[in-house]
Amino acid sequence: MNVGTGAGVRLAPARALRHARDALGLTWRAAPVGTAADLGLAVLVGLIPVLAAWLTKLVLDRLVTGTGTGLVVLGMGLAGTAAAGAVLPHVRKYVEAERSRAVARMVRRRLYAALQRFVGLARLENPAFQDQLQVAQQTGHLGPAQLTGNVLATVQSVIGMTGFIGVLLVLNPWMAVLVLLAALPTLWIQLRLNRGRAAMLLRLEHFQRRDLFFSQLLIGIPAAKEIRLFGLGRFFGDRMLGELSGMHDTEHRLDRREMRAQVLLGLFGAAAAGTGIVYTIGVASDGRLKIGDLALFLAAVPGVQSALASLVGQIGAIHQALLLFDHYDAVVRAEPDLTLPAAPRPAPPLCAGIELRDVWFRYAEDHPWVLQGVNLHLPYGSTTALVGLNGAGKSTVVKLLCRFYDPERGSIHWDGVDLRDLDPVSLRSRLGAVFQDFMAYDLTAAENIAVGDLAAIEDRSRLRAAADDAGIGDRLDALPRGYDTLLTRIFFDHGDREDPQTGVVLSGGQWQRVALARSFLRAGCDLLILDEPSAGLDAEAEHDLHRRLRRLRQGRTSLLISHRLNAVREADVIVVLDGGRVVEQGGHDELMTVGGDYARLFDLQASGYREENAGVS
Ligand SMILES: Nc1ncnc2c1ncn2[C@@H]1O[C@H](COP(=O)(O)OP(=O)(O)OP(=O)(O)O)[C@@H](O)[C@H]1O
Repeated sequence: MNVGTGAGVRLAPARALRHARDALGLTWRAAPVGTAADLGLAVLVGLIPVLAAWLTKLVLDRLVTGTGTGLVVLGMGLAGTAAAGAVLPHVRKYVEAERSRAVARMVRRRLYAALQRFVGLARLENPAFQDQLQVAQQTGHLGPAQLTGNVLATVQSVIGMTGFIGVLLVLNPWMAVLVLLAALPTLWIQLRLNRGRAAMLLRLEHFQRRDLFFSQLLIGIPAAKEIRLFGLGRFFGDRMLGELSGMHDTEHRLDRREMRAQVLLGLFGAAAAGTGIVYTIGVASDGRLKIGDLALFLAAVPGVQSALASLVGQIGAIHQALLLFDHYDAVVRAEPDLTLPAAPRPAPPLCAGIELRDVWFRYAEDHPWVLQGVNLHLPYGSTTALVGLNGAGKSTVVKLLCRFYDPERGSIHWDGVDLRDLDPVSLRSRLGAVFQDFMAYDLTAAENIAVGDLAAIEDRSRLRAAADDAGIGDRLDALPRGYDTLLTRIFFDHGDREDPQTGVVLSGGQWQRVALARSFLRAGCDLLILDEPSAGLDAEAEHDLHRRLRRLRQGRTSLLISHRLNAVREADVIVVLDGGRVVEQGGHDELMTVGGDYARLFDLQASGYREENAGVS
């Protein structure tokens, strides 16, 4: 498998060592028994060829010299090594697969636990971090598993190689030198090839991510409508194939280079080995070498060469595994994205209200200011409406209230305490919200509501009450499997196996009500934020929703955002944002009397309705 990395082809030795220690430690913790068993098997598998060659030598020597004693035992020993050689690699494969699965689970657990530390959104919205996260998510488990596998394979190769060289040293040191010399070109060429492969992985990264993007676009549901309507299939298909061709061209060039090098290497190795063999046969024919020694030499030459080639291959693979682990490590060790105090205070129940004091905010240093000195008071027990044109900064205020980001200047206070001093988890437990871009989860109806408060996941009566409050209870009751019906046609669960058609797709407005039900599960929360809660609702439903909201939120603090000004006219305070600044605030009648932006927009919408009515009558 080709894996893109972004770490560069070189890792500083200290960093590489730290990664190696961490990755091996992680493997050990994930599967101690499997790793120990694999190590034992690697040693055995490495010894088998040496043992077989040595036993063969003994058999041949005894046959030639006519001393037949112990031949049966040696024969049985040879049969035993053959059997072990046939069986052990399969056992290793199984142990290795088990270990890789255990490592994959632990790596995944650690990665997602690390993500929980990013309590804000800024880090996730950073494209470079997203790249790193994608690679870590796709390949994080490969690093430790691959590294451990390579280290064990290295142990196996080293044992095989030193075994053969040791045996040759005992017989004839010159033979050992000859075998090593014949293997040196292999070492040199393989190291060069490793470097080329690591560099290629970096070049492939660009193609791979874009290839994935286009293929997901073509098979996914989100873009399916536009692709069909605008006839984009060919356009995106060509782009995807372009990326794939780019990837294949890069691989092709390296494969060709590798093939040439390997052929040369093979020829050189054969020539060197052949020279050694001819020389050894000459020495043996002079009677200075026994026939068994000759056999041992003939086994040792390819044995050392292949062990060395495998060793160098493993070193390259270890390098690659460490590069992969670098991404995973960067994500797992990344600092929290919001500065948290050493001892954050739990958010107390809201008593006085929330206040934004001279809040300035932009999404990044090179972005324009989105909020410019916003002062805003959300008094306890009242409903505040936030209105303004597209891009005025309304949803940004919501995100700051949830502390997904911190203001760059100024501060936000919860009963006088800066949000930065509060524990974000405790703060969020006091908030209820429906976001403009709420999620439609491919889960059951019950689960889709329960995500608003997981404590209610088994409490059907609470889920039903929330659904009824959001005006979607009857619709959910009527689903094929009631609240257990999947709200998707993408998956089906075990209960649906007999009839996989029972998943249901809701309409946009119905989804909006499900999202509202989620927030109604937290009806008692200290601050309810509704960002365009009625955008997908018909006029009757919208009127009904606002009636319910008034009842549910009586005496509680709410922030309501809507472009339909008629829906917010009954709010206690209406705040008009323009270009990130508060330009007007007051009650509906007051703002209409002032005759500013709010009055102009309200009249514009009202005249639209009047014209429609006139057209109809
Ligand atoms: N995650 C983000 N990263 C960078 N810029 C952003 C991000 N979210 C919003 N913006 C920018 O901030 C500005 C204000 O956006 P915001 O969503 O707060 O406006 P809004 O008043 O809610 O608009 P709308 O009525 O269209 O929902 C816009 O110019 C937008 O491009």
